[in-house]
Amino acid sequence: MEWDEYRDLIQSAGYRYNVPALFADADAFAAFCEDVLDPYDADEVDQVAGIDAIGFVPGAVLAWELDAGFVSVRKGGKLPIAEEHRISDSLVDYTGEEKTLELDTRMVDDGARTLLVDDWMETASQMTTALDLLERAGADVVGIAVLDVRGSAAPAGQPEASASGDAEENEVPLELDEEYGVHTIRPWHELGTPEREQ
Ligand SMILES: O=P(O)(O)OC[C@H]1O[C@H](OP(=O)(O)OP(=O)(O)O)[C@H](O)[C@@H]1O
Repeated sequence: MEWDEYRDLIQSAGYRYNVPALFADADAFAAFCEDVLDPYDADEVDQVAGIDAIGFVPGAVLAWELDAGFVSVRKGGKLPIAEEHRISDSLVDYTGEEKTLELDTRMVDDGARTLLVDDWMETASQMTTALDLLERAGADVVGIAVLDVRGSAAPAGQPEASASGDAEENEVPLELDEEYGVHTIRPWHELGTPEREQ
């Protein structure tokens, strides 16, 4: 499906994109899953990780399709587990507000080839924080799957520059693209096993 079609489906009257509207459309949801899965084979991914909350929707589907386990990266305060098993980090995302992401380290198999999934990213703050938590827990992140709205026109009603800063500050750190196979191809970056220095 073309980016324009995705963009029309996720437009909103608010301050953020409305990706769940895309998921409600059966054809668009199927196209979305096919687009993002296309570069990957089940034998390349051990686990799929999704970011709370809407990232759980595509994350669960991709995990099923790849015959992989699903790892949930939770918003702060949601993990009812002992402190010793929990790692967390704070971030400031497109809203300009501080949030926390948490991970149960027992969910990540050491060295598990992990595909990190979310519904959309604008500043990539949540993505980079989830990525760091997964790596701290021992994951080998082999790709990032996300609807990439960096540099897009803002949703209706949203200023062009997000609450978190101006357009320049919203550029996703280049190392994320280079190391984890994120490309600015819309609607979905292509996934790929990153080339790592040995
Ligand atoms: O690129 P960023 O600036 O990090 O913003 C993108 C993130 O923000 C949204 O999540 P949010 O926490 O708003 O809510 P939801 O998933 O619970 O809807 C979205 O799902 C991404 O996780």
